[in-house]
This record gives sequence, C-alpha cells and structure tokens, in this order.
Amino acid sequence: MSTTRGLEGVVATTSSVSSIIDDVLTYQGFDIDDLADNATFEEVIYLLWNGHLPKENELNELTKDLAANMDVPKEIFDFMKQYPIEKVHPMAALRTAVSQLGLYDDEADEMNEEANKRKAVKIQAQIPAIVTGFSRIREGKEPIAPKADLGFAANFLYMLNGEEPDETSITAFNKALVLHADHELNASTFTARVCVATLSDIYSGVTSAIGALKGPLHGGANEKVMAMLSEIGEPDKAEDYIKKAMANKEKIMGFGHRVYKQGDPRAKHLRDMSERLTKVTGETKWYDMSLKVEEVVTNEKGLLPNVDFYSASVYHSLGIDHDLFTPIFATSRASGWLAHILEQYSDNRLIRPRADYVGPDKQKYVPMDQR
Ligand SMILES: CC(=O)SCCNC(=O)CCNC(=O)[C@H](O)C(C)(C)COP(=O)(O)OP(=O)(O)OC[C@H]1O[C@@H](n2cnc3c(N)ncnc32)[C@H](O)[C@@H]1OP(=O)(O)O
Ligand SMILES: O=C([O-])CC(=O)C(=O)O
Repeated sequence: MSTTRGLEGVVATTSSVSSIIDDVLTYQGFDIDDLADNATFEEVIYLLWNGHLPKENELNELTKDLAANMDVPKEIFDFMKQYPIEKVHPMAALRTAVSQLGLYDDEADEMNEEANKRKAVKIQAQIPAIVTGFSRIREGKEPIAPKADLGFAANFLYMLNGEEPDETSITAFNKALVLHADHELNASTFTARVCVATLSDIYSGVTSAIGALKGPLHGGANEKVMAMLSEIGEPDKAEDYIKKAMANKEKIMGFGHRVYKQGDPRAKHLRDMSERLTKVTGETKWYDMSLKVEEVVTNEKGLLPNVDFYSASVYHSLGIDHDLFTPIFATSRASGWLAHILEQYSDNRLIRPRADYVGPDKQKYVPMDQR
C-alpha cells in the first residue's frame, strides 16, 4: 500500500461548496475577492447552504430565522458558570457548549433534510451567543441577549461588548467573517464530514470540527500569532526574533499552507484591514511589526502569510481578547462546516480509508509474570 503523509494531494470527495484552484478561492464559484468586497456574512451563509446568492426575500427569511434562533438555552450558561473558568480556553468552552446544545434540541437525532437545515440555522445562530456569553461570564458579567434588528457581525460585537459597534468595526468584522467562512477540505471540515458520514448527528459533526480547528496548526494559529507579536514587542525587534526562531527550527505561526503555493488570497484583505484599523486605533506598531515579520519570513524561507497571520492584528485592533480569535474563526467557519455536513448527508458514503501497517509482526501473547 502506498501512503501520502498527512493525505497531501489526496482528493477525498467531490464538493460544490468551495474550491481552491490555481491559488484562487471561490465559494460556489464566486471569487473570494469579490465576496470580501461586497457581501454580507448572511449572504455568504445563504450562498454556501443553497448554492446561489439570495434574493431579497430569501435573505430576509434567513436573517429572520437566525434572529429567531439566537437564544441559547439558559442551562448552557448556568453550566458555564460552574466551569473552572479561569482555566478554560474559550475553544474548549465552545466545543462543550455546542455538544450540549444537542441535548436541548428535541430533533437532534432526526435525520431528514428539513430537520438538518433547521438545526444548521440554530447552530449558526447560537454559536455567537455562546462565544460572547462565555467571554462575559468569565468577566463576572451576564450574557447579553442579541438584538433582532442588528446584522450578524454587529450582533456579535454588541453581545461581546454591550455597546452597539461603529460602522468601521462592523465592516471589518463582517469582512473577516466572509473571508473565514469556508475553505474546501481543510482539517476541521474533513473532520466534520468524517463524523457525519457515519450518519451521526449534526451537533456531533460541528463539535468534532471545533476540536480540529482548535489546534495551532489550523485555526488556533491566529491566537499564537498575536502571542508572537506581543513577545516581539516592537517592529525593530522583529528581524532578530524571527531569525532566531527559524535558526531554532521553530514554526512561525501564520505562515505556510498545505494547498497555496503562491500565497493565500485572503491574506491581502486582512493585511489591508490591519493597516487601516491600526491607523484608527493609533497602534500602527502591530501592522508595522507584522509587515516586518512577513518580509523576514518570506526572504529567509520563502513562506507566505496565511489567513491567520494578519487576522491577529485585525482582531486585536477591534479590541477583542486574544483567546477569542479562534472562536471567532469557528463562528464564521460553522457556515462552511454546516454546508459540507448537509452536502455529505445528501450523498453519503462512510469515509473509511486504510492504514499501511508498519508495526511488529507475528507477536505471541506473553503471560504477565513472564514479561
Ligand atoms: C486556517 C489555517 O489552518 S491556515 C494554517 C495555520 N497554521 C499555521 O499558521 C501554523 C504554521 N504553519 C504550519 O505549521 C504549516 O505551514 C501548515 C501546517 C499550515 C502546513 O503544513 P504542511 O503542508 O504539512 O507543511 P509542513 O509542516 O510539512 O512544512 C513543510 C516544510 O516547510 C516548513 N514550514 C512550513 N510552515 C512553516 C512555518 N510556518 N514556519 C517555519 N517553517 C515552516 C516545515 O518546517 C517543513 O520544512 P522541512 O521540509 O525542512 O522539514
Ligand atoms: O485549508 C486549510 O488547510 C487551512 C485553511 O486555510 C483554512 O481552513 O481556512
């Protein structure tokens, strides 16, 4: 049997949700550059789930459905209050809470298209309330109920901070959500598809995807990028820091990609946003430092920034706690996971690859007292 480490280059399924061809990312055939400049996140959710951009009435319907399903069962927040909260990473809290959501949904195990679509709406609507609710509970505050008249991006920031956000923040946050929504067969999406291909339920699929996104080689990298920038401290310290890290064979978080060879098309949007937002906050050092890090890593190693690199300084500039960066990624990527889960159910076959056995051979059981 021949193997490919990390399944590199293996085509594991067909999909019409998103594509990466010659370094161009599309959602349902729409170039990400086009969507990033023009679409709301709600439009992207609709597009990923239905295959076409919504007409006005279709978008209104989805927006109404999301607003009607944003309230999280009280038991979930009550349980959060019992977590050893100062030790709990928000991604672990999100993973636990999404799993728990399934307990309070009477149709959690109902396996038909309509029920699965209803559950997709509930999960997409409730994740922002869970992420922001956790953030408030650990600050000793009560979660804030969403406002039905705010859009998805604005509601997230409102529930996080308790104040309606300004237009600059809403536009930036919306664009970040659009850029993170889907990405072909990335590790967390693959995880979701493997899970539901056993005909397990949609809550299990999203819970397992959250677990996969949490890792620092995947979505967890954005938080690590900010930790690295904070450690560097000033732009003129970036070169030494990066050269030392590379000499020690450390991975530089936010660089490299399994699929893109000429660069991640999402990074330029986030770079621009980082430049603009750091000017607004007056903390341009985060952008300057990021640029310097990019210059050194690219010159020394030929590695280019991925989506996680500039999203760090973007979220920081929006005043967001660093350990919420990956849950925000999950808030957006849930739309992609759910699209892939629905696609998997619609034409399912168990996903079960093989392993090339390289362990010992012809072993004989040895009784305990003879080992
Ligand atoms: C949303 C996302 O998931 S985007 C990715 C987020 N993750 C990160 O930013 C973490 C840092 N990046 C990485 O670890 C990798 O580039 C990955 C995980 C994204 C891709 O991994 P792979 O395709 O498996 O590449 P792999 O890890 O085998 O790297 C190939 C070579 O490039 C080097 N390399 C790759 N990325 C980096 C990096 N960020 N810093 C330093 N060296 C790197 C590896 O050390 C390896 O070198 P070697 O051949 O001398 O051993
Ligand atoms: O596709 C990948 O391997 C990782 C990635 O960039 C994403 O999930 O957005």
